Amino acid sequence: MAPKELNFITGNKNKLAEVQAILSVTPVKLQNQALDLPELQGTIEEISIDKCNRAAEAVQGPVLVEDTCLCFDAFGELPGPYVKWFLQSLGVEQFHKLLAGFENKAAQAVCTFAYSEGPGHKPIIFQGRTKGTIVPARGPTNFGWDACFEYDGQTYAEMPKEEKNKISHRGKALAKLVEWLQQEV
Ligand SMILES: O=c1nc[nH]c2c1ncn2[C@H]1C[C@H](O)[C@@H](COP(=O)(O)OP(=O)(O)OP(=O)(O)O)O1
Ligand SMILES: [Mg+2]
Repeated sequence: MAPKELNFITGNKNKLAEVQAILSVTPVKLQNQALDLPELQGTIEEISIDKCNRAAEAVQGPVLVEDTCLCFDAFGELPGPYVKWFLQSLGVEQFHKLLAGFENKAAQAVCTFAYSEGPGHKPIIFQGRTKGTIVPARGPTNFGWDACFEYDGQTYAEMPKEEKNKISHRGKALAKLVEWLQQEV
């Protein structure tokens, strides 16, 4: 059964702001709890499902979680779910140097939402992907690797938020989530 309210478990304020903006034009009610959940190592789907199960256990109720990956074509999908730690160690200004030895700078931003009705229920997955290129940082550096991910001549960081949300990995994943919520009503 599709819910009328979603409890989005994330400690990332920028993610939350985008999700709130994208869902503001829908009837979906959004709540948030910031929990720092341990994240498994594995495939993108395994990580999201495990994160969702842990969140449902932690709050003992229905939850929505999201995991964002950045996959370099030249790296065979890595750093993928581990991008957070690469970004944290290198900083956004140095981030593009990861691909210095490669001609192929193509990357995919992958957003995976997982929804669970509660502990013991199987999570449902909604995924969105956007193809781009890794470039030296341009634009504000306040959200993750936004300044290094170029789409159609602009980095995510250079785009107005509405524009990013229309074409982003997160926007596409939320479109699938919203479609599911509407089908179930
Ligand atoms: O649209 C985005 N544009 C640029 N950077 C982004 C985006 N979305 C996530 N990010 C960054 C945050 C973190 O460095 C990594 C994902 O890690 P991820 O575990 O999904 O996020 P998190 O730990 O910050 O929040 P959460 O509490 O939901 O797990 O990529
Ligand atoms: Mg995380």
